[in-house]
This record gives sequence, structure tokens and C-alpha cells, in this order.
Amino acid sequence: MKTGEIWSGLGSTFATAVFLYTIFQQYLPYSLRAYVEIYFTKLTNLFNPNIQITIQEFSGERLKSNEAYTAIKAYLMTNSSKRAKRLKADIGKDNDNLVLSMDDHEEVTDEYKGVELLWTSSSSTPQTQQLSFYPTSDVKRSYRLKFHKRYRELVIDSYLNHVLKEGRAIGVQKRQRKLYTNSSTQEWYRKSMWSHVVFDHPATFRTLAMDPEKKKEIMDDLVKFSESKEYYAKVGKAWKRGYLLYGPPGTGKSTMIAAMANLLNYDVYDLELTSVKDNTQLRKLLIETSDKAIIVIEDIDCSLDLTGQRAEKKVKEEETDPIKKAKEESTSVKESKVTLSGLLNFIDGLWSSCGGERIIVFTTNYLEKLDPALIRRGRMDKHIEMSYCGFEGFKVLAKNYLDIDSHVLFETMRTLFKETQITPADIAENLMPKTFNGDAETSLKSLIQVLETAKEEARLKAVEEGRLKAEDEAKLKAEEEAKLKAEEVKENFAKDEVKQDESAQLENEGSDTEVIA
Ligand SMILES: Nc1ncnc2c1ncn2[C@@H]1O[C@H](COP(=O)(O)OP(=O)(O)OP(=O)(O)O)[C@@H](O)[C@H]1O
Ligand SMILES: [Mg+2]
Repeated sequence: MKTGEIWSGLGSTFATAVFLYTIFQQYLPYSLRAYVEIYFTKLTNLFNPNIQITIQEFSGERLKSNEAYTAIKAYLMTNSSKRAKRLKADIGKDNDNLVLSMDDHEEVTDEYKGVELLWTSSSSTPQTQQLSFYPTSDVKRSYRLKFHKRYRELVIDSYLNHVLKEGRAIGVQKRQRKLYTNSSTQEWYRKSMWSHVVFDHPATFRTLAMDPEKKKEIMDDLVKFSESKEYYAKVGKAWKRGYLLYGPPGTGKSTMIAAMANLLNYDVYDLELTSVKDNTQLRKLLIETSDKAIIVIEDIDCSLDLTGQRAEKKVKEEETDPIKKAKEESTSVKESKVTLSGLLNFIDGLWSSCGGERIIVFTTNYLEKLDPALIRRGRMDKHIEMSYCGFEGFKVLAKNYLDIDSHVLFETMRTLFKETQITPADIAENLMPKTFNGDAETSLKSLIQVLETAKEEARLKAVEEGRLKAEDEAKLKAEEEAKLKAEEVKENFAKDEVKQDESAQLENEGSDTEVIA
């Protein structure tokens, strides 16, 4: 046969195939088409010696991220960067390197115990535009593993476990920690419950200003917790620990949370309770958190009326922080129905069913406002008071900000710290050099000034408070004296009245006798 004839034969076969396919797609009823497809697949399977396993990026109806997909992605990263031709680059751990992974619709082969396995990455965009208020435009990604059916047992019993184990280990190593925050419930249809950014907070326990002994105790507690998987399993307790951080604003509660995350290499979930509609959604949020997580509820006293009597929030006169004020006001506006018992279930109930280690941290400025049930030991295992800065704390800040361990002015400051109440945030602000060539001594002198002013203000405040107290006492005393006097007058008046009645009666009796006589 001539080449021209071959080509024309091929062309007409191709044209017929396209024609038949169009007829099949357009004119065959859907049910019939489905049947044809099923039987066609069965037919091809008869001749196809390969088995195929697909792992989707998301599983479940709520687009829950599939852990197996993440592990496989990490596993294939090392492999694909060596063998694949089309790669994707993403920013890696600590933001200082690029991590390569295989691009969509790319293939790589892997070898396991002498067997060759083929991995393909694919992605598809949903073609049917759903008629929905919140259209989903997410690309669906998946990995596909192909291997000869004679290796079925090897792959299912051993290779897949190997991939998961290796992938998880690589994932932990290359893990870019994340800071999650819960999306408002109205947005759950469009995006996942938690949105995240890379967690890159520089705070560590080394830079945290607090009593060194207390700091060591907290660090030991955290490390012990993270290494106690077997212990928790042995005693039959869920692997979780609750920390309550309390103290005045600017004493380092949020900074301590960042230091905890950096120490343990955990993700941080910053839970904004006021955007959670009800208890059910609170539970859903918890299920969606990963292992190795610190779940944080900041300013718990403002987030909810935990006594159960919600509604009208009095804007407290003493509350001057505008953010907290706004938070308090928004609570009543958004009508979140999360209750105290819902929150207790959030802490206790679900821990038991979640496998990995989790830490929950509450922060508050007003410990006394919290319901005792919420912070009892066992729920909040460790209560940590973050208080005003002492000399030891100051030394840490001086090292951080001025890079000095000692100075002649330190002795003056030691005495001043005993006499003043100043937050680490205020000290940090004053230690920051105000100009590029500002030296340590200038900063220290300006801080001494601030401390002396604070001391003087505290003295004046104490004097004023004493004066007000004395005034109140004098007022109270005067009121009591006036009251006693009034009672005395009343008593005398009553006595006079009795006397007058008696003399009138005697007079009456006298005149009656005269008449009779
Ligand atoms: N103990 C501390 N050690 C080091 N820096 C601190 C400490 N406390 C406060 N700071 C500094 O002050 C700033 C504010 O502190 P932070 O936000 O942690 O206070 P907070 O206790 O969470 O306050 P709030 O109750 O208002 O939330 C931090 O950015 C940090 O620079
Ligand atoms: Mg804070």
C-alpha cells in the first residue's frame, strides 16, 4: 500500500471516530451513555494489566484537606525534583529557599523493592457552573498511582505505608508553620473554615522578659507535654494541655503564645469566638484543626458572656483599649450563640476523639471575670500570671534591645523596678533607640526618667486615693452622726408628745371632777 493511501485511510478512520464520538456525546441519552461507559471500561480492564489508585487533595463533603495527599506530595517532592521535567516552585521553610514539586499533569516513576511505579499528578476544573450564591471555582487536584496488577499486594500492604511514613517525616522536616484564623461562618461555602498565613513570629522564650525560674518551669512543662505521647496513652488521658495566661495589657501574653509555638514547632489557630455562630460550628472548627496545634482564644472575657447572660454589654468605663471595646460591642451585634457549656465541650468533649497533641490557650486581662468551671484544673491545667516587669525581666529586654548584660545604671534601675509597676511593653518601647546613632546609655537614661515619672505618678495616685478614702470616711462619719442626731431629736419629740398627752389627760380628769362636785 502506498503512503498516500495509508494516510487517507487513517484520516477517514479518524473522521469516523470523531463523528461517532460526537453522536455518542450529544444524542445518546445520559443513562444509556453511562451504561456504554461502564461496559467499555470493563472491556478495557480485561486487557489492561495495570491497577490505578487515585488520591484526591480534598476529601469529605466539607472540603477537608486529605492528609494522605499532603504526605504523598511531600514524598514525591524529593523524587520529582530529580526526575520530573515540569516543576512547580513554592517558598519553603523560613522563607529562604524554594521547594520544588511536580507540576499538574506530570509523571514521575518511583522504585520500590525493584518494582517500578508510576505517579501522575492531575488537576481538573469543574465544568458545570453550579447555580449557587457562592460558586466554587476550586481546582480539584489529585495524584494517581499506576502499577502492574501482579504487584497489588506489595503496593497495598507495604509500599503505600512506606510512602505515607516517609511523606509525613519529610512534611515535618520541611513544614512551614501556619497561623490560622477562622473565617466568618457566612464564608464557609466559599473557602475553608480556617484561612492561614505563614507563621513567622520572631518571639522565643529567650527574648521573653519574665522571671527566669518561672520561664524555665513553663518551658519544661511544654517540652514534657510534647514528648509524653506514651504517658498520656498509658493513663488514658487525651493528649492535650490547657494554659491560661492572665495579666494586665502589654505583659506579653500574646508574645508568650508565639514563643510556645516556636519552641514546640506547632501551628497556631487563633480562634475568634465572636465570628462563630453556635456550638455546632465551634465543634466543626475544632475537628478541622491539625495535630501539633496551639488553639488560642484571646481575651476570653470579651469574646463571650460566659455567665450565660449575654445580650446588652455595658461598655465599661475602665476599658480604654479601643480594640477590646470594639470586640465587646461586636459580640452583641453578631449574636453569637456559643455558650459556656459549648465552650466546655469544645475543650473536653472532642479532645478525646482527636488523636494528635493539642494545646489550648486562653488569655484574659481579668481573671476574676471568668467562670470557675472554665478554668478549673484539668481544663486549664496551668495558670500563668504575666505581670509587671521586674529587674530580671528588664535585663532580658536590655539584652534584646541594647545588647548589654550590665551597666553602671543597672543598680539605680534595680531599686526603681521594686517601686514601680511598668509593663514589659512600655519598657520595650522606651528601649528602642530613637535615632540610628542612639546609644545604650541614652536609652537607659530615658527609661530611668520614665520609671521615675511612673513612680511619682503612682505616689500621687496613692496620695489622691488616700485623700478620697479619708473624704469618704469623713462623709460616712458625718452621715452617721447626722443620722444619730436625727434619731435623738425624733426620740425627744416623741417623749415630749407623750408628756403633753399625759398632762392634757390630767387636766381633763380635773375638770370632770369639778363638774361632778
Ligand atoms: N514579657 C515580654 N517580653 C518581651 N517583650 C514583651 C513582653 N511583654 C510585652 N512585650 C512587648 O510588648 C508588645 C506587646 O505585648 P503583647 O501583645 O504580648 O501583650 P499582651 O499581654 O498580649 O497584651 P494584651 O492583653 O493587650 O493583649 C510585644 O510586641 C512585645 O514586643
Ligand atoms: Mg495579647
